[in-house]
Amino acid sequence: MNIAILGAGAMGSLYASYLAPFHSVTLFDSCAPLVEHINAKGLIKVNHDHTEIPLKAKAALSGTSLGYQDLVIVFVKGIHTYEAMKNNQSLLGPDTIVMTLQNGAGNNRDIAQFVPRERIIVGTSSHNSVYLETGKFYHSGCGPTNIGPDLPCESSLRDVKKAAQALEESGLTVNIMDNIQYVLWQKLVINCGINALSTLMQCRIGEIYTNPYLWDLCKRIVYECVLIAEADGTYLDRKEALLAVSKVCENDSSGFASMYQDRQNKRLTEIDRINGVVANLGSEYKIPAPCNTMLVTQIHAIEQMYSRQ
Ligand SMILES: NC(=O)C1=CN([C@@H]2O[C@H](COP(=O)(O)OP(=O)(O)OC[C@H]3O[C@@H](n4cnc5c(N)ncnc54)[C@H](OP(=O)(O)O)[C@@H]3O)[C@@H](O)[C@H]2O)C=CC1
Ligand SMILES: CC(C)(CO)C(=O)C(=O)O
Repeated sequence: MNIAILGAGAMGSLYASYLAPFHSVTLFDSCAPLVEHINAKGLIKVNHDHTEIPLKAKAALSGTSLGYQDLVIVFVKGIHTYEAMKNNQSLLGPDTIVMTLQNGAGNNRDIAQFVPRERIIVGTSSHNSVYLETGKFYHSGCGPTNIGPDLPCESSLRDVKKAAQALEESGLTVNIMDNIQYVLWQKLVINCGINALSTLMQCRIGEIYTNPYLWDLCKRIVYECVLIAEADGTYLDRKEALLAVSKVCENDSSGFASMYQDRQNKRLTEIDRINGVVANLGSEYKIPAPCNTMLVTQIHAIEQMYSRQ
């Protein structure tokens, strides 16, 4: 398959490391020195046991015309989805499938401005990847990629199977989910519970669970999310939701949440698409969401301070 990955950061590089040996993969990024580095030196994947695996990879500057792709995987941060899709429209032919495994809500809507919804695959990735330096990333947590159609129909289900096969051939574990909206909510709750808190505390993912004070805060955030998810039409059992968060904390314990990596690099975060979405739905459904609302304000305050740190 011809596969384009938009965003050559932590996750784009990780998925390229699986896919590139089996498919024709190009990483598209807006950072010219990163593109040059990948083309000249490839990528380095650091495993859990600290072994370093060098990998060959191909990269292109975002906006480069490389012809229609079979599959485009979007791995930019949510705040850049619209711009990345707009700049790379030349990759989208009449049969191109676009898949988002990004966190947060709203990426499918941005993508749908450029591709019919029937050709959009939505999903979640249970991997954790930490960007260490140009072209080098730490694969701190492994897990399945869960996918489903954005708009279920005969052709979209065929596309989901095609994409799943391409990923599975490359060694990724893929689950095709009937209840993808439930899965997306479950991941949103996990991100609400972990990302902002670990960004504020500047801690590794595992500490959210092992520090009793952080775990108490995390519980309050998750319980708010569960009530709001139910009001929005998706029932999540609160004990199961919390268990899912604790499992991620254990699985990715030595890693850093993507939002904390944004703070470390003084980049704007996805807070409005994660806790912000829950806080807004809370006001819409008249369900109080003080913890999620507070996190949104705190993370924005940190973003404001980047220029003076
Ligand atoms: N890291 C993780 O463990 C996980 C992350 N996710 C999700 O995956 C998505 C990607 O995260 P992650 O890989 O960590 O993010 P990164 O910030 O590491 O990577 C994103 C890359 O996209 C680049 N970029 C920005 N704008 C554009 C554009 N218009 N065109 C092409 N490239 C662009 C960025 O460049 P620049 O830095 O110059 O802006 C950066 O190199 C997010 O939604 C995240 O929440 C999901 C599961 C786990
Ligand atoms: C679940 C978690 C925290 C693990 O990678 C994640 O999705 C992120 O870092 O954004």
